[in-house]
Amino acid sequence: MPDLHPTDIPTFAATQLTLLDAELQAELSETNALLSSHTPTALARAGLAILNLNVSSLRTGLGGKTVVELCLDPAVVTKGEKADIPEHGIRTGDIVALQDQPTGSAKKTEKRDLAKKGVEGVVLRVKRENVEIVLDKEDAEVPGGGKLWVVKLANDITYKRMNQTMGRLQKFQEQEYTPFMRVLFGQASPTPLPSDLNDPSNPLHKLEWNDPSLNDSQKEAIKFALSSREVALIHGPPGTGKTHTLIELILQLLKQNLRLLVCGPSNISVDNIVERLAPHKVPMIRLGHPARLLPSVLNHSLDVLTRTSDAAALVQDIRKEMDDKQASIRKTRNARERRQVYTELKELRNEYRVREKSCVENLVRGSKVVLATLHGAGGFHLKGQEFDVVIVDEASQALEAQCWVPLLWVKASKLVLAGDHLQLPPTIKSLNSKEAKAAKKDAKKKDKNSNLGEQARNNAQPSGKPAAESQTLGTTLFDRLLGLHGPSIKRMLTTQYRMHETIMRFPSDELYDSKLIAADSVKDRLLKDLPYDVADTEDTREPLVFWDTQGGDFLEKTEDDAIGKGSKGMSLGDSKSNEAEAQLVRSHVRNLIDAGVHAEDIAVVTPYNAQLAMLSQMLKEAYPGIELGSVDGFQGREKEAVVVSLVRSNAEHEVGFLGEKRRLNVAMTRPRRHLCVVGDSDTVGR
Ligand SMILES: Nc1ncnc2c1ncn2[C@@H]1O[C@H](COP(=O)(O)OP(=O)(O)OP(=O)(O)O)[C@@H](O)[C@H]1O
Repeated sequence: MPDLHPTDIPTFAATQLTLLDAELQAELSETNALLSSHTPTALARAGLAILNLNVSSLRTGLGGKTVVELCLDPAVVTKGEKADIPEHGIRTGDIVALQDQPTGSAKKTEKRDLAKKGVEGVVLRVKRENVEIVLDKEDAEVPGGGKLWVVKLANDITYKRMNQTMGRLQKFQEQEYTPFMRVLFGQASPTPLPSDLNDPSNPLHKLEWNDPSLNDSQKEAIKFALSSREVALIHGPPGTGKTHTLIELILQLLKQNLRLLVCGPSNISVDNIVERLAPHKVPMIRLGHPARLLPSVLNHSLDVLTRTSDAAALVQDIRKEMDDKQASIRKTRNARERRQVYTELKELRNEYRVREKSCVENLVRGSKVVLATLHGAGGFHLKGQEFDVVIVDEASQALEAQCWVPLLWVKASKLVLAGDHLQLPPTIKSLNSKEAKAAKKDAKKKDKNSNLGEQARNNAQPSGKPAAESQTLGTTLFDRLLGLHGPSIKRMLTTQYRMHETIMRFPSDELYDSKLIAADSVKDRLLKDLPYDVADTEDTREPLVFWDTQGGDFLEKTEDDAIGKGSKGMSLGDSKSNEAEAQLVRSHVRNLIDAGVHAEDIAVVTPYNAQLAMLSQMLKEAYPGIELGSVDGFQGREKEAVVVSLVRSNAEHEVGFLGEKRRLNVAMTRPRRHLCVVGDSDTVGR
């Protein structure tokens, strides 16, 4: 057990508040710079806005909020053609402003102050022919008359909730600290485990497994999580069945009649668990905007249950009445009459809320398992409710402040985190802000004398130092707890079900203490053994290929990576590309395809956007099925064959953010049967 470095909780919370604020400022200034310096047409071209819209209907959604449906203005649709909205990058959950579209000269001259004009809301649903937006303010008047446009704003909702949470943590009085919180801040050690988990006298020894296929490291991790009193980490390297293990853990905890809150940083991480729990007929409820949930989990969603359960009828009646009123507003030209209808709507909305609340409360209280995103767990539905265990999947993808949302707003006494701190942490924007850049520069200078610079650059290394001192936004709760209490609070899953043994070797040796084992079902799978016709060639019988560009004319090039790349066009600053390397990638891909490997089974990943753009141009047309992506975007995914283009090649041995070994780890652990790395060993080797 390492020496504890107790963290002062108010100091910790205050530091988090400062860091979160810097992050929000970075996000706001990036977005505002874009919005104020581009015309609506340019923003639409970059995927950040949709032009020429009309309101097609208004209705009442969950929480009594107004939902506006928008479609293309008939005036801009060519006769006989479909009224599909042109390609755009606005997605469900985005924060947007809905405004009258500036006309003629106003377009250019008007200094747009977007936040103060029109109405704001959250995108509820995006379809080909329409977009739905839930308005923030219930009495907001929807702009009308002429054409409208929708523009994406900076998303500050998640920050607000993290801020509230850290603000609350800061104000906690010493006597309010629970034993559980004290452990999370290193003010106490976790309660020692009862006895050897595998000892026959331990009741867990006789555990009956629902899933007989669990491997030993998975069983060990479950027993460990069941017997830990305050906190348990389940460390799941790539392909080791982290979620598989959590499902069994949830079933075991339910057998003990415990109530569980299960969270993840993203909707998809939560839905994944709902889908896999569903066959076990677990009484569960999924909180969250229905539009953001997978169709397969909707039957467990609170929204659907408030419509279909018996208690829901009363809510339905009033919802109908509100919808009728909404519709009548649009027909009324007389301002006084409109005001009258708004007043009536307000009363109806209050009544609606009361009924909905009691219906929802009954449903939530009656569920043994509640599932929500970390953010969603901070909603009013769960405030003050008691849970025996909070489980967080993909915990190393979540900011620490995010993890505290469920932990502070519900009453919980035990936490299980599942994740892999050796893959990439959540993206941090303030890393690229002016202030952060200055700090990094400074750190680089000092770097010559010590290795502290490495830490500053990566912004997220678990360091084992007292938390507040080394605190950064990128330090996840998973990292910090490991630093505080050491490896005794975690169990690692060691059998991986994804990679050929040879592909696994390097990451296993470099990052996982050589502990990974390839399952028999995968350890010698090659491309030539794919269940369709693949020729036996020197590439398809080889699991690992390295194309070394050292010493050749393969130098990298720096490119401007600014606005203009559709939905992802927000990235500013430089990017790198390497044309000769891209040609090698193309030739390798061609060899695989010529041998019979399906394009759909191949992915090409690279850390640089400029390289991605170049590779798309070279490959997309010839092989439409091939998947191209950034390393960061490919985390959590897998493919039969993966080609990694490292890009960096220079005399100075600069590797930029390739130096982040977690990024390299993610890139190299995506393939099942074949990994090809193209890079300059002289630059990257160091
Ligand atoms: N004990 C097991 N026996 C056989 N297959 C398993 C076992 N555990 C996991 N798997 C398989 O391994 C794969 C990865 O498992 P799962 O999807 O649970 O992992 P994950 O945690 O979601 O992903 P990752 O491990 O990559 O983070 C799945 O195909 C799953 O069926």
